[in-house]
Amino acid sequence: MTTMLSVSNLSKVYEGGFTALKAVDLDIRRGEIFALLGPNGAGKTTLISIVCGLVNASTGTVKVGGHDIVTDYRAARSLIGLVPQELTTEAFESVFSAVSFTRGLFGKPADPAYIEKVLRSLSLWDKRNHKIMTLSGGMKRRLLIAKALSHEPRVLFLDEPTAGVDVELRRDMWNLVRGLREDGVTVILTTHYIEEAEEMADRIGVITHGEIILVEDKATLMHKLGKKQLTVHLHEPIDTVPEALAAYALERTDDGHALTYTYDAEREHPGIADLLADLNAAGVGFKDVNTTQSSLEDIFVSLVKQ
Ligand SMILES: Nc1ncnc2c1ncn2[C@@H]1O[C@H](COP(=O)(O)OP(=O)(O)OP(=O)(O)O)[C@@H](O)[C@H]1O
Repeated sequence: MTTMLSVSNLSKVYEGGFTALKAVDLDIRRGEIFALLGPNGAGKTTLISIVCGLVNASTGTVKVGGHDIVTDYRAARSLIGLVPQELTTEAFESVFSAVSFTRGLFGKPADPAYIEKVLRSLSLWDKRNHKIMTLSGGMKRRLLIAKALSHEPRVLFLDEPTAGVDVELRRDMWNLVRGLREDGVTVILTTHYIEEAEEMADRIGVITHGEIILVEDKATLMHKLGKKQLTVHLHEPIDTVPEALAAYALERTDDGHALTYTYDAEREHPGIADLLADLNAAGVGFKDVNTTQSSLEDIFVSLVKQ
């Protein structure tokens, strides 16, 4: 495993004294899709902005592909593509020339065939001669990605890539990101949409109040923290859970028509057979049962609450 991005002891105190990052350590592997998940104001954009050279760190170091982002700025920056949340400039420029121009800013020679490939992959080829100001919001988002890819970066940052985009663009983005990974590009996305992390990421980092509280393989995370729930639908509603069933810590639904039993899916004997037998013994008749597994969202909410 090679490390593509190495963040060490990174802190940011904004003017005015607000601490947005607190001694963050983070290593991102080459070719992985890493989702940085956190609530509003957690410090995600600050972290990305420091790595991309838009904000100065207060302490700590960042290396991209082995290049320090301060002492070896050009080499580090040329490896990075950033898809920001909003497009700000170039209203009168055409799509094709804006993307070609961005490539030039990184000192790369013109490569119209590559720009064409990028525009086609983002369904922007038909719009290549249109002025940016005439594009729809969704197309502007596509353009932001095209610009970020213009210089063939090896690390792509997507800051809240699908906030407010339609289903089609979201699907296109996910396909594009998967394609980039196949080409060995490292992708780091920030999101507060759990669904996005669940769908896309190989690994997940959770950040809150400027601290990374967890970094884990997605599969391991869901495996380790995933709880299962068994819901027992009753023949007759009950007012209270019988004392004999106290050990199961059952929760009664508001209308008393169902009982929920939460258990660890990893335990060999979650006690379901015992529970059903004990329900029978306590005279609680049931007509159906079903199980559900906690989603990444449940896991995230419980982590951030802690
Ligand atoms: N220039 C600044 N000066 C002072 N405080 C700032 C500045 N930029 C950001 N902050 C504060 O730093 C904290 C982290 O902001 P940041 O934008 O990094 O969070 P985020 O995780 O990206 O949030 P969101 O999901 O809302 O984009 C916030 O409390 C924010 O108000």
